[in-house]
Amino acid sequence: MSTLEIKDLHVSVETENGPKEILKGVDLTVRSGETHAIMGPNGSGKSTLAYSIAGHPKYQITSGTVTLDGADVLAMGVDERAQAGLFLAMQYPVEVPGVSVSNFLRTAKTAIDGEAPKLRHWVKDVKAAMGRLKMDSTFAERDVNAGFSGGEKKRHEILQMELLKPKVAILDETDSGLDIDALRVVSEGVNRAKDENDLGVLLITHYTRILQYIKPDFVHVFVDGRVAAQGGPELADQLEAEGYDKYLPGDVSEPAAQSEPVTA
Ligand SMILES: Nc1ncnc2c1ncn2[C@@H]1O[C@H](COP(=O)(O)OP(=O)(O)OP(=O)(O)O)[C@@H](O)[C@H]1O
Repeated sequence: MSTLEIKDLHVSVETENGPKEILKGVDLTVRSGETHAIMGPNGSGKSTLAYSIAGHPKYQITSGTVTLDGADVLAMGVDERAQAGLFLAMQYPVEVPGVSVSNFLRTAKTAIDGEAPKLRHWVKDVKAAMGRLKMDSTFAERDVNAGFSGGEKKRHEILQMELLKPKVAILDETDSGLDIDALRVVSEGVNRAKDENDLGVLLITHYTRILQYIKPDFVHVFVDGRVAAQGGPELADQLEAEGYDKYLPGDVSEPAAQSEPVTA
């Protein structure tokens, strides 16, 4: 049983005019087996939260804490965060020309486990995972993300997640750019990791469609660097129908709902 706990997290970025606060006090707890969907308007800070947890140097943590099973995540390097069991599926996966997918995956697995996987088992595991994600085996010899389509890049993120077996995965708009079939296979990959490894999931999305495949236990509405409201899956449907207007700052006519989250 693992717990990722974010408490009163404040994060700034450096701009031409000095530091700008993006996250303004985020509280969120993700436990093994739970799926938390984060929805919110463009620019509200969802990716900032994802990158801050993963350790991107652009984001300065000005106060607050992030712990994984009690260990101080913010004191860890990026590689140590991955070794501790955190995984980020990026919104815009980067291309790494000159490094093949198979090399990348094996190097990452070795770094995370502290020892190289046995070659015969590893090759079998990679093949099986690629098959489940409907990725042609020729991808293994291609350079990481180089020339991949948007959807192929997202499948490659989930392939990493399946093989590296994290405790908590942050999926930053993994559904964006996926066709209908890809959305299904990617969602199946996430659900498999939940079933087999008791994965905790922080799922950042703009669309309710993926939530039909990956059922959220909690939905959080993210506005202006904070969780403005939280609830169960019904909150996603409400957002789809009504939009974010009532949660936006400046609208005092209807305060943000603060319904209790459903239990997992
Ligand atoms: N260097 C910077 N200078 C000024 N503002 C910045 C800088 N870097 C990030 N921001 C701002 O931080 C805010 C949060 O961005 P972030 O990408 O976290 O939002 P998001 O909720 O993930 O948006 P989207 O849904 O569009 O992906 C945005 O308004 C963005 O413009």
